[in-house]
Amino acid sequence: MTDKHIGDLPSHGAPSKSIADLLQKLSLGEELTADQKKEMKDYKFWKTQPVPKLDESVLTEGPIEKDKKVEDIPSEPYPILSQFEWVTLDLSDEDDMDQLYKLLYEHYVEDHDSTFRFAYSRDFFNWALKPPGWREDWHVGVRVKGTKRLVAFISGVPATLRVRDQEMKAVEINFLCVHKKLRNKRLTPVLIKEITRRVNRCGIWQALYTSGTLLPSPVSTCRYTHRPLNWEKLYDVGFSALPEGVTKSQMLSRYALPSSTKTKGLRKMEEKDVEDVLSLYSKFQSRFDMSQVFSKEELSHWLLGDANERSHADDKRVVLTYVVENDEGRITDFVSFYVLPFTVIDNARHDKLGVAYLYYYATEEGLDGGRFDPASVKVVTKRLESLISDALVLAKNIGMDVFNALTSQDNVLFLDDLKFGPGDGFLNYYLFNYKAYPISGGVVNKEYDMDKRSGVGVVML
Ligand SMILES: CCCCCCCCCCCCCC(=O)SCCNC(=O)CCNC(=O)[C@H](O)C(C)(C)COP(=O)(O)OP(=O)(O)OC[C@H]1O[C@@H](n2cnc3c(N)ncnc32)[C@H](O)[C@@H]1OP(=O)(O)O
Repeated sequence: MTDKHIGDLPSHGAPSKSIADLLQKLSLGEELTADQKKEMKDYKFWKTQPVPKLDESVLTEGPIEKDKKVEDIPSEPYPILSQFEWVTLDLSDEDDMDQLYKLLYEHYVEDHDSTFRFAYSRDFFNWALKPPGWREDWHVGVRVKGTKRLVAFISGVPATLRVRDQEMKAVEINFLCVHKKLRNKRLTPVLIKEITRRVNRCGIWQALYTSGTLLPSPVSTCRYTHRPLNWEKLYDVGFSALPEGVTKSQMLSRYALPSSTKTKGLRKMEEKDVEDVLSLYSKFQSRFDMSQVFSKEELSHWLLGDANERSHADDKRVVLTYVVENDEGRITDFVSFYVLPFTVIDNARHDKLGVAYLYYYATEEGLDGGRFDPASVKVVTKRLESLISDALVLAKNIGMDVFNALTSQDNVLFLDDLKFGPGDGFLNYYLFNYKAYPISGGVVNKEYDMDKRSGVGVVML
């Protein structure tokens, strides 16, 4: 790694190398060294796909393959080696759900020393994989024929994307995973071709996906940042070290948070708020180059979850959303985060670590002056600082130990002030079968890009 200690901020006493490492793994972020960088010709699979070449300068935006027709897409699954078979997972079936859980639990994160694992839950999968319009045949698995054991998975969910002024029906691809024993056997291209076929059969030709791995060719790259909420616990489990010359109590006071929120009128979002939140969301997101266009049903799903999710106590939820209602009863702001804890293995004191991820937010304050008007920037910054610091308090109060955010949306406006430390991990955003001019990821030369900020509005799980 070129900049191995980028996650250390000894001068601030911010996250140590080990927590940066941990969180990088959690986010699947990856930093490439020069000798890891492949050339386009070496991407044996990706060079055959409708994606921009590495370093290609995009001259016009739009689809790469334009004239594809559903009737030309094979109706039969893509051929697979004879010892394997395709399976469509039925997530309402306990067995299928357990197999997916097990595959991702054991194989999704590269964890060489087995100290932690994603603690995925049924609720998380139901939220992430069953938004309005979801299709079972986009939950694609590969099984060993003989044993019926699930050894690979890829999923897609429907989404309407906007890239600058173009809206498109698309899918978001996620949870690609191949069993560790079957790595480097070219199963990934087969999974991607099969899900492409299944999506194309529905007349959808574009996709959005993210990865820490460098592939041809990112439309944007954001950086991960991490805000310790419970520094002592992170320290206890060995993920956070004490920077030289700093005492434990200095670290504790650095990351101390008030016990209650301070924004007047802040409350949990309810179904009755959906319309107001949608209009605020849409207005706020229109400022970004790439965002997801939500219907009311989609917004309700992504911010409130399904009926089962809504019945849970706060500390059992996978997504939490809060609104600010002013004295006239108008919704002026909202903020949300989702929760994906992980299991700590072989630690005497703790077996779970709570990890929250900043999700969508918006404020109506400072929106009218334009995104880069200095006076408006000041107003938005101030408002977001108090909104997001309330989110930190809320997350801490339901047992979260660390709060992650990317440099996307308007996050760089508040990251430093709210004591998020930059991590080692970077996340690349990719569009399939669509060329777009580069979109700012909120970082230049690894530093926060305070001038351009990020054009990425969409948040991928
Ligand atoms: C219109 C509809 C379109 C729908 C499809 C849109 C595209 C969706 C694309 C998928 C979006 C997924 C979004 C997420 O979920 S990103 C999360 C990915 N998952 C993990 O990191 C979990 C742990 N890792 C694994 O399970 C395996 O290492 C994976 C499965 C990642 C690779 O397994 P393995 O190491 O055994 O490799 P192989 O021998 O089978 O195959 C080698 C080929 O695969 C290319 N490769 C490696 N990693 C990735 C990657 N993350 N995205 C795309 N391609 C990747 C690689 O460059 C090479 O191609 P080429 O270099 O020769 O060209």
